[in-house]
Amino acid sequence: MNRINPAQTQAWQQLLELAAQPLELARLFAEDSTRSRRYSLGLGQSLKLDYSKNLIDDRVLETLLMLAEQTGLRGNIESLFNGEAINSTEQRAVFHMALRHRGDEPMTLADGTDVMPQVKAVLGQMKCFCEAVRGGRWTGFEGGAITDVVNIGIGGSDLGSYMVTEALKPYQGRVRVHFVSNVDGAHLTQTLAELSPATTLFIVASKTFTSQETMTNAFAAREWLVAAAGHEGAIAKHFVALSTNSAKVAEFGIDTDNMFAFWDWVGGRFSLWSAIGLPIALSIGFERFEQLLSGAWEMDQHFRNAPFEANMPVLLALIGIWYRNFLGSASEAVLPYDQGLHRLPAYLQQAVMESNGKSVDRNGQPVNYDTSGIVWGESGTNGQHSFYQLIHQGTQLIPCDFILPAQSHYPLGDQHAKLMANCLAQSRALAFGQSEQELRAQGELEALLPFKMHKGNNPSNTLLLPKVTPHTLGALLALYEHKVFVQGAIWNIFSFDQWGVELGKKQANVLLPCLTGGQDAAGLDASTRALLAQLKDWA
Ligand SMILES: O=P(O)(O)OC[C@H]1O[C@](O)(CO)[C@@H](O)[C@@H]1O
Repeated sequence: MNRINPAQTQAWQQLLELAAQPLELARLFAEDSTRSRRYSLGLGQSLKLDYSKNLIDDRVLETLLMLAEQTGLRGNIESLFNGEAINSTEQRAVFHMALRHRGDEPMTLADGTDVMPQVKAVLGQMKCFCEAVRGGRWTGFEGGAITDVVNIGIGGSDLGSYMVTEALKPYQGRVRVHFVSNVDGAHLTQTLAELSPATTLFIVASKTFTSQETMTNAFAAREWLVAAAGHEGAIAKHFVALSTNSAKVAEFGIDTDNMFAFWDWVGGRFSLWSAIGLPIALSIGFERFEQLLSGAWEMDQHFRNAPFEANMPVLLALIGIWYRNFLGSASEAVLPYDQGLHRLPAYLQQAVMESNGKSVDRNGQPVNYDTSGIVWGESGTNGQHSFYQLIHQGTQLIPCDFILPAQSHYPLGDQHAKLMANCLAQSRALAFGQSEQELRAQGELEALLPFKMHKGNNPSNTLLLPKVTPHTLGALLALYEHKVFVQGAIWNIFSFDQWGVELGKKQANVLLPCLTGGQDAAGLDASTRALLAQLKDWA
């Protein structure tokens, strides 16, 4: 990987100069009738990106593309696809593209290992398992078919498969899939309250098989099952594991024949394409799971081969960098106009912020520029009636990604037309606003003009999909994954570790005995001691 400080490139300096010359969307559109055509891009019949409503012109775009070249992005993409150990602090490759590789060619790590035989073997295992469970041949301790699957996992072992299962609910088969992640007992208790132990299958999804939340919930689920079955022999029929850690899986009591493996070159937040995607396959069927992989693969090909000026992940990443590092935006909103995608913002929060929320560069030096901003969002028109006011007329620059399918899975009257009209209206209003003259022409009261005036010039991307299908969703998710990669590469940070979250995990283990046992809190800070005392008092 190149280790170039982006702020020391010539392009960076030029972008700083360009940022001092504000651009106005209304003028840019008025002056260039070809803008919408030139600033849009398609990925076959899967996706269309319109990036014309961004505060960019050809000079900005060219300079951003120069930044990509001058920071060595080309070489970094090759290192990624060549299976080099670009997750340097953990000495691991970042090779989740192999999981969705649909061609016959090998996918080789830098040490020469072709990972495809093992990838295909696990896919084969997942296929057989899905067919057995979905076909009713995998039975519970009373001999009945499985009706419900509970995925117990957290972070990357939950967010992706939960989000996709929700998005693809229209394809759901006979088996219902539930997700339990939080260590808050409410999550497991409320989920199990609806279920019958004899027909419930648990998936314990954990790359490390050590996450406190997952293991705590898994042990509680095991107790619930064994109490109902009356014997531990039932575990084999009701628990499977998705993990890289077979020793820990066996220690828990799950037969390793019922373990679906993945590998250390699959990062947690990029793992839905691996065995971690088993709940997705159980919900929608293995064939459709493969279609999800194909969609992501289509995006992988595009990312690796398209020139930067026509490369969707590269363009989205560069435009994001423009706002973050040069126009001062602190956050970006993801706004899917599709109810099924309601967990997409939460999923992207991990993908983006756990990856690029870093302040030390790849040389171990503090960065002297901003890295990831905050990602947030909400689906459909719900956000409009909540936080959009701030995007429209607040004091911050908040670039938005609107995501809109042309067809709905639920053709109810004119509801989808209304949803689409709202989406397009928002990006239009944000971009072009409403001037005082327009308001006056509408007969608005003079006194209200300052409040109703909408300056516009709020940027957005619009991503259209024909429909949210396994294939188009796969392409969309891979688009964001590669955007994250490009931004991390240009910011010269390691995007594939997450050391910051480790400290909190350690501290939780220190504090637990202060709450559950007689552990003395004397060595802790005064605030934590006082909070502990109050909690104990109220317990
Ligand atoms: O799959 P595991 O090992 O339980 O880890 C869960 C999550 O915990 C993290 O390590 C940190 O929160 C994530 O990166 C990961 O997705």
